[in-house]
Amino acid sequence: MRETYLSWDEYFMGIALLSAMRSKDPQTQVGACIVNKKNRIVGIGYNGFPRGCSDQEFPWEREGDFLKTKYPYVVHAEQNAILNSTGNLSGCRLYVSLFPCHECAKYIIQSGIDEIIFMSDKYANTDSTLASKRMLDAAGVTYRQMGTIAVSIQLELKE
Ligand SMILES: Nc1nc(=O)n([C@H]2C[C@H](O)[C@@H](COP(=O)(O)O)O2)cc1CO
Ligand SMILES: [Zn+2]
Repeated sequence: MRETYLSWDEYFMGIALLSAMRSKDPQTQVGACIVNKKNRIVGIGYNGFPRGCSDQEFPWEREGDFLKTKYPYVVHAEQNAILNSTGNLSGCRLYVSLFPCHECAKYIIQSGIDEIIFMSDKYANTDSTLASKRMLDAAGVTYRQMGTIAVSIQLELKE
């Protein structure tokens, strides 16, 4: 038996990271993957503008006049994964490359997802993350950080 196969955690985080690569955000690319108790993927997403809101016409700026930044327009990876999901998310877990913000935390809790596996926590000191953790703790949604994973997507195709 091969010893170097991926664990479930590495597999689903790998898929979240691959999804993040679809994001057009020049600053922060985020990917999310929702998995049910049978280890089946039931939702996937990355951060981007809503359907019909063109990447050419909407701004990716971070600073300046609020309406000229990305913040009022962008759909977060977790929101897209929930909205794209196929059914009841009760008891599911969420793999996400960046810790969820306070808005996403509300949707995660209300959808029934009960575990979050995240990679980066680069905004840990912001009010958004503090509010997020406060709600997740109160709601009993657990979260744990995964260290870096070395997933090589190069496959050796043997005859
Ligand atoms: N968990 C998250 N999921 C996300 O999809 N995002 C998105 C929103 C923005 O497009 C980008 C953050 O931009 P910036 O403030 O690092 O330039 O990542 C942000 C967070 C952070 O809480
Ligand atoms: Zn969010």
